[in-house]
Amino acid sequence: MSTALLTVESLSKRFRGLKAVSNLSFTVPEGRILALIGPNGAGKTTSFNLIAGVFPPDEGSVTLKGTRLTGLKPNQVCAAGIGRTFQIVKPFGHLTVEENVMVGALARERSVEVARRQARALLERLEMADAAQRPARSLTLPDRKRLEVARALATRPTLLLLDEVLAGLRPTEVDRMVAVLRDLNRREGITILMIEHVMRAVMALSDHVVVLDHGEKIADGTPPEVVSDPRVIESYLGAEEA
Ligand SMILES: Nc1ncnc2c1ncn2[C@@H]1O[C@H](COP(=O)(O)OP(=O)(O)OP(=O)(O)O)[C@@H](O)[C@H]1O
Repeated sequence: MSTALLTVESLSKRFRGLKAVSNLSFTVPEGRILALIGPNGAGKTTSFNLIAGVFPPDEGSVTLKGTRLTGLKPNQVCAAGIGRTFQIVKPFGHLTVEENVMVGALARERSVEVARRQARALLERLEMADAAQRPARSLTLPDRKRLEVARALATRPTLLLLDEVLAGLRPTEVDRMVAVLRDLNRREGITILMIEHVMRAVMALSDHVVVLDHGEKIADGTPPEVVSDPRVIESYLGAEEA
């Protein structure tokens, strides 16, 4: 049995005339991994932004463990327990890798030394300790992606939102990141909501998948259920293979 950690209810967002997200509802059970998939422009990142408080929804609500988040600012959503990564990775390039992670830790921690220790432990965890003193701008793409995850984790989230952290990685790097995410989920109980196009990883990691198309939810089920759903094949998977 699992209780809902995140509940998204009837969320809608329009940009001028365009319905980016339309009447979207789903729940993320505590301790689980849920993937949000769908073609480009389906409304996935907009959904993340609505959850993370980047902009308010036109309609609907977001609650985390029963606490209503709708209308809160991003820093307040972070304080409530949601950490996120961005699709376009944007570390503070002039700061070191360790300092970048400290920025996340200082969202909760006043002591710089404690924040530094937390950052080091996280970098160790993500197998990036060797790069700790390098400027973030010198990192390769896979390392930047891992730094994004470390920065988000440093805010000590109960729910981690991952926006395409596997995009652009080679298969071996994907496998490495999948192992890290699985470990965070299984060993530390971090609940994960991830936007992902790499279907191999979606199949390997997620307990549940929500499929969006044109802002609407078109399927919601286990990975095997959604990949055999004719609507999903037609709108997304078929197109991906083409
Ligand atoms: N700030 C904005 N202003 C106007 N239109 C926007 C804005 N953000 C997103 N849109 C539009 O809303 C729709 C949904 O975009 P969104 O980025 O949420 O899709 P997505 O599923 O994340 O796509 P991708 O897989 O390409 O990242 C698109 O048509 C997009 O052009």
